[in-house]
This record gives sequence, C-alpha cells and structure tokens, in this order.
Amino acid sequence: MDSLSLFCTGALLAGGLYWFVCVLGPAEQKGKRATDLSGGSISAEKVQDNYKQYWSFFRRPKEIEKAEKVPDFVDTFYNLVTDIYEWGWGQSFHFSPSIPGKSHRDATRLHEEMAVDLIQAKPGDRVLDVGCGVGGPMRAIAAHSRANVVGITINEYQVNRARLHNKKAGLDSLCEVVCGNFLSMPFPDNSFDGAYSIEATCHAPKLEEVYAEIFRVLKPGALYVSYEWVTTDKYRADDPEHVEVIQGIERGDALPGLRSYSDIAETARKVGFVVVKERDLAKPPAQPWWSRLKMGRIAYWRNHIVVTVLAALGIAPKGTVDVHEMLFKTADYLTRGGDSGIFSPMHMILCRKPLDTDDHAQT
Ligand SMILES: C=C(CC[C@@H](C)[C@H]1CC[C@H]2C3=CC[C@H]4[C@H](C)[C@@H](O)CC[C@]4(C)[C@H]3CC[C@]12C)C(C)C
Ligand SMILES: C[S@@+](CC[C@H](N)C(=O)[O-])C[C@H]1O[C@@H](n2cnc3c(N)ncnc32)[C@H](O)[C@@H]1O
Repeated sequence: MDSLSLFCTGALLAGGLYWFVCVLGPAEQKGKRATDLSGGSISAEKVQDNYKQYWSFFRRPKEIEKAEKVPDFVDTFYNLVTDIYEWGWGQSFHFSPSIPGKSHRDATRLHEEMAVDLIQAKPGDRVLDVGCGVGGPMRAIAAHSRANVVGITINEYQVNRARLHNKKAGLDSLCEVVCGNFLSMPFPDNSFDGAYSIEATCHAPKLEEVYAEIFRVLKPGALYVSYEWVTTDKYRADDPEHVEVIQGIERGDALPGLRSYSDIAETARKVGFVVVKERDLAKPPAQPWWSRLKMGRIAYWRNHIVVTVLAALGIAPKGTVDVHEMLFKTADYLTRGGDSGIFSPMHMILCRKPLDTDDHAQT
C-alpha cells in the first residue's frame, strides 16, 4: 500500500470512529459526549468498586430495610448512571407517554409542563422540585411558568451538572439547585407556593416520610403533584414472572421497594394532604411510554461497543461497562413491565395542603 492510500485509510478510520463515538453516541438533546463519561463524583479508579458495592446492597436484602442507608446507596447509583443517562437519554430522567407525530423531546416537555399547570404555578411563585436530577424538568417548567424553581437532589454531581445547564440555558435567575436529602429538607415550614416530584419519590424507603416533608414546606392552600412509580392492579405477587420483572426494575433503578398504586393516595391523606386528583397517566388513550425504550435497542448495542472500546482505551472508567450492561438489562425489565401493564412510572397524584383544620374535602 502506498503512503497516500495508507493516509486515506487512516483518515477514513479516524473519521468513522469519531462519527461512531461523538456523532452517533450523544443523546437527542446533546449534553454529554461518550468521551466524557465519568463516574460522577467517584474517581475513575473507584467506579468498579462502587458498582460492586451497589450490587452488594441487593445481595443483603436486610440492609434495604435499614432505611437510613438508602440515601447513600441512591447517591452512589446516581454517581454511576448520571453521565450515561445524559448521554443516552437527555437531561430529563423520566418517561412520558409517546405522542404520535411528536418527538421524544416534545413529549417529555409536555409531560413536564402538565405538572406545573396542575399546580397552577404563576410567574414569581416559589416552586419546589423534589429530586431534580440534572434539571431537565426544572428548566422546562421555569421557562413555561416563569415561576422560580428550587430543585433538591441528594447527588452533588447532579447539582453541578444542573447548575451548568441552567446557566447555559440562561435560566439561572429562575432556577436554583440545592444538594440535600428530601427526607429532611433544608427549607423552613410554609415556604413554597407549590411543589412537584417527577419519578423521584420512588427512591424514598418510606413514602410517608418524603410526603410529610413536602407537606411541611408547602404554604397552606398550596398544591403538590407527583408522578409515582407503582405496581398496578394487574400485578400479582404470586406470579413468578411478575415478581422477576418488578425485582429487575428495583435492582436496576436503586429502588428500596416498589409501592402499589393503592398506597399513594392513602399515604398522602395520612400526612394531611387533601387528594384533589389521582390518575395513571400510562393508561389508554395514552400511547406506550416504553416504546422509546424498545426503539432504542439498536442504539444500546452501539453504545455498548462505544463504552467497551472507551473503557479498554482508558478513556471511560473501567466499571462503566458493567453499569451500562446493568442499564441494558433494566431497559428490558421496564419494557416488560410496560408491555404487561403491571408497572407504571406515571401514577399521577395531585394534592393540596389544607388552609386550616376544617378544610378537608376529599375526592
Ligand atoms: C426514574 C428513573 C430513571 C428512568 C429512566 C430515565 C432510565 C431508566 C433506564 C435507563 C436507561 C436504560 C438503558 C440505557 C442504554 C442501555 C444506554 O445505552 C443509554 C441510556 C439508557 C437508555 C438509560 C437511560 C435512562 C433510563 C431510560 C429511576 C432511576 C427511578
Ligand atoms: C430518576 S431521577 C428524576 C430526576 C428528575 N425529576 C427528572 O425527571 O429529570 C430521581 C432523582 O431523585 C433524587 N433523589 C433520590 N433520593 C433522594 C433523596 N433522598 N433526597 C434528594 N434527592 C433524592 C436523585 O438524586 C435524582 O435526582
């Protein structure tokens, strides 16, 4: 081969590799490149150990019952997955029903805007985002409502990512991000005009604790909406396939135990909320939320190759391959949960903090 053909072949290979990793690799809403994948706040050489530690939590189920350990375990999980989520999904870490003729990005935004419309947030209101991730929903909600949104997440790496994105989007004057535990929030009583949580309270070992905290920080009369992860009325605890799917979802998503749909309103009432509305947004006529996961299968294989090559080259931390494989399997459990109808990630509940003790009209 002469030197010109050698040069052309080399250039083609380098260009192809760049295209495979950097162009095909990033998510629909670019935020992370494959070459920037990290273990969040965990140093690269400790990613694999932390992944093993994450799994050992499930091997010793007794530990899951030790509720005080859950926030640390969730924090580790988000150090491991945040970059992969951003790279392969976008800045909003949740599902939404598919909308024919609309992109995933638009469907995601509409699902987020519905939350803030339900709590009737007005410009200038102070609204709480419970478990805010890297702030995809927060930015959509602030831009849509012009309310001031304060987000809280247990994961420091997400706080930094969210602040960076807020600044880039020119929304940092409306969006604030705090690192903290939603089971004991650093906010005074009666200090928010509204609150929402999108697929986040499922990480609380006891739903009652996080609902009670949200109730405490809301002003009397304020509304709170949540999109909850639940097992539906189709779930049968004596069906081994149902159990396998639900346990698969719990293990791949750092959940201390999925709740039944029937527990949600009961818990909200227990802490003092008036339940205004409750509906599973996954039910027909909504189009499947899991179709995006199903359609992504080819991209996951490509991502797997990209991650394996980057880890072998020492560009991505070694444990990234294991984390990616775990997510790959989780996508399958989630799809099976959606297809069989035994699981929903969007059981919506809208609640109001009563104005006084006589204000207890329930629906
Ligand atoms: C609310 C939670 C997270 C929900 C979703 C945002 C994530 C659940 C499963 C994740 C993914 C699965 C497969 C990954 C794929 C193998 C990879 O190549 C690219 C990223 C994935 C698509 C990833 C993206 C985010 C999820 C869909 C839980 C944690 C409470
Ligand atoms: C699946 S993500 C959803 C993020 C965001 N709502 C979104 O839709 O993009 C769940 C979020 O809940 C946060 N979280 C879980 N447990 C928490 C806790 N005890 N305190 C604060 N945040 C927590 C995680 O850090 C993460 O940001």
